Amino acid sequence: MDISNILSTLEAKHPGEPEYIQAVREVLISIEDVYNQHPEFEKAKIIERIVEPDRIFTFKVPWVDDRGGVQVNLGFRVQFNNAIGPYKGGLRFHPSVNLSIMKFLGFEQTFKNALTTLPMGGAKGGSDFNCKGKSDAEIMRFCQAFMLELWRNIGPDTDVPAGDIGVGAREIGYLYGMYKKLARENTGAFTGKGLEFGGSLIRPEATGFGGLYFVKEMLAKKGHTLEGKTVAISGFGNVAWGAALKATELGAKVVTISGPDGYIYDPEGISGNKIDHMLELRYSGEDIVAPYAEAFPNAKFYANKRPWEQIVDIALPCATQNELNEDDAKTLLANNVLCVAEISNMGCTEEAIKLFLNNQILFAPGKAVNAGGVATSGLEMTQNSMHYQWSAEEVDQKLNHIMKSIHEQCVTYGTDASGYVNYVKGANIAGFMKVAKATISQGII
Ligand SMILES: NC(=O)c1ccc[n+]([C@@H]2O[C@H](COP(=O)([O-])OP(=O)(O)OC[C@H]3O[C@@H](n4cnc5c(N)ncnc54)[C@H](O)[C@@H]3O)[C@@H](O)[C@H]2O)c1
Repeated sequence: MDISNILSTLEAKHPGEPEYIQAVREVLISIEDVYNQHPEFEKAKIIERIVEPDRIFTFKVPWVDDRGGVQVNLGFRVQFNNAIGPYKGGLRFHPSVNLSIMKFLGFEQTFKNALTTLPMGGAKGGSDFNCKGKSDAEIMRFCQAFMLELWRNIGPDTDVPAGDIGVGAREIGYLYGMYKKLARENTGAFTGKGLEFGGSLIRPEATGFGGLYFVKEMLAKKGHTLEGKTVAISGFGNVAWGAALKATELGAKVVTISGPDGYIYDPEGISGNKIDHMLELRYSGEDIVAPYAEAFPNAKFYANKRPWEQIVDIALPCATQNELNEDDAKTLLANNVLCVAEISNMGCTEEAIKLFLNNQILFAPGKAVNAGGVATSGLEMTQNSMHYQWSAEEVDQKLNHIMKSIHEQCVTYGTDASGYVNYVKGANIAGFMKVAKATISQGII
């Protein structure tokens, strides 16, 4: 495999898509050795077929704001790969959303979903809609306008969207409500639904919970536990919330959360009613974390800074892509960080990851660590098709089992001769092998 040739061809075909190219490069570097041992992959042009999405929908979303003004946003759905199951992946509403970000997320989702052991293909979608400062009525009108266009292209056995940044339980409710009205069916065409209408218990917490189950496995392999460890979390959204809850439950102390305005350091630990306060901040729609320090005066707010400058045992990016860079990695390493696990997608830059791997610390990528979210979405799909609901304990147990299995796959494919587990390589190879084999079995389509 000639990686630089593949990447330069891709860059020429898709100029101005750096996140997508970054995601493809990372996977190709990891799988190169394994790929070269399988001439049948090259013969079937597996790489060329896997790096391009199956299809992309882009559409305009016109809607009316509370003042009667007409607004126009862009909508996307990238159906990346359905070799192993229906397209599956979240919707992101954020001003930074563009085609490159949608494609990088859809590409990553394909391998992540393969790792979950469940039959799900990869997709991603969203809009450059800015939720910040919007009224509830505006959010509803936007979601309805978005779905008016998207509904024809999704369905319980074709493509099943879910939430992501800016799309939580409220937005899923509005999106699914409109879908149901237009499609005249009440099927599990969305996951992350409310508990009253087909949602799965534990789904809201699943990404953060699963992330911590994975971290627990990583630590156990080195003879550590979460008990008494200090944890830096970024973000204060859905994922950060679930991660903070489970980290605290497993005996660790979460000392930071963050937002686009800066970060909070709370030496007493962010637990109990403080975690509830995070939720309130998120639902305020203001997207700032500073008010936490007013509510809890022992905490300190650091404006325009990132939490990675604090001395902690474990760092968990939970906000957005490339939120931990090379300088942050150097600081964490200088402070003897034990484990860094991305719960956000592409939380660390390529340079930061290189540093973590070269220093052989425990580091794991988002596609393995945060796969518990989509895995539980898969469990929601199963419950919907059975017209049944499992108890929270049943779902949590299945989630824990899936995270252990993902960890085992990473160890199997990522352990080098010295015994160091390169989780990036392990996750990429395990996900790739499954998608590649399924693609070959189904012929040239
Ligand atoms: N929700 C899920 O089930 C799920 C599953 C897998 C992966 N993820 C990933 O986890 C991450 C967080 O998702 P979420 O569902 O918690 O979203 P969310 O909207 O609930 O929270 C996002 C958080 O990130 C912060 N943030 C966003 N952009 C930022 C920026 N530029 N600088 C600083 N902070 C910023 C926001 O303030 C917010 O606290 C994303 O990378 C998402 O793709 C989410």
